[in-house]
Amino acid sequence: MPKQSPIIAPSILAADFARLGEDTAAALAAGADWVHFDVMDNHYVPNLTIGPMVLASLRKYGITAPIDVHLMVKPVDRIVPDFAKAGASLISFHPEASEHIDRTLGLIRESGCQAGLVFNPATPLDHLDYVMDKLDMILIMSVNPGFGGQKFIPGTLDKLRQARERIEASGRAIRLEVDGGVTADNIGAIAAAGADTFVAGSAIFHAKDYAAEIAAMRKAIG
Ligand SMILES: O=C(CO)[C@@H](O)[C@H](O)COP(=O)(O)O
Repeated sequence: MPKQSPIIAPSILAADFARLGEDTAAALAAGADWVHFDVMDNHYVPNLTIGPMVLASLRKYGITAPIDVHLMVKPVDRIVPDFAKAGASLISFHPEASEHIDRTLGLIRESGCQAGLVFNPATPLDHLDYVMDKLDMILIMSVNPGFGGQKFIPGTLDKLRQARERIEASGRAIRLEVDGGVTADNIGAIAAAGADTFVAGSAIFHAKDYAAEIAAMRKAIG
């Protein structure tokens, strides 16, 4: 299965929440492909962010690009239908946060969304063993979840290679996403390790020129 075309997904955690619609639209106009939507519950992770109502507002504002929802919440299942109704395209969750991983993946797909499983830096990939056929994306965290603006953990590169091998062996078109500390300086090495979907918050939203930053990332991906 050849690697899929690169996707750049700005994490709106680093956007200006007072003008979220405008800032999200600006990142897309600057060349981003998806919107990465970080949901934190002050329980599974020690931070509190945004939920389905904010996602619905982005859709109402006119954001039509795929919205990639990263759930850092526990429990997972009861919030899935609300995100699907609000307009999520893809919903990912952490195996530690779900009592029944297979059931949660089924619930996401039945709700009409694509499904992803997220791996923290110290979470082994073994959770993939019996669910590859139900996955549209694997998300490898390159920082511990909860906050933007952290430094990329270098050991992630090895984990990306291992995840890429599993995807190749499955023969399925599963995206391999990376999230945390991604910049134009390290994105080349991250792509070489096997990622095809790149989340970047601070690097894009804290840049003076979003388009220049995204272009630099695409150039480094090659
Ligand atoms: O999910 C998370 C953090 O938990 C990420 O999406 C970060 O928000 C990425 O931000 P940067 O490291 O790119 O600033």
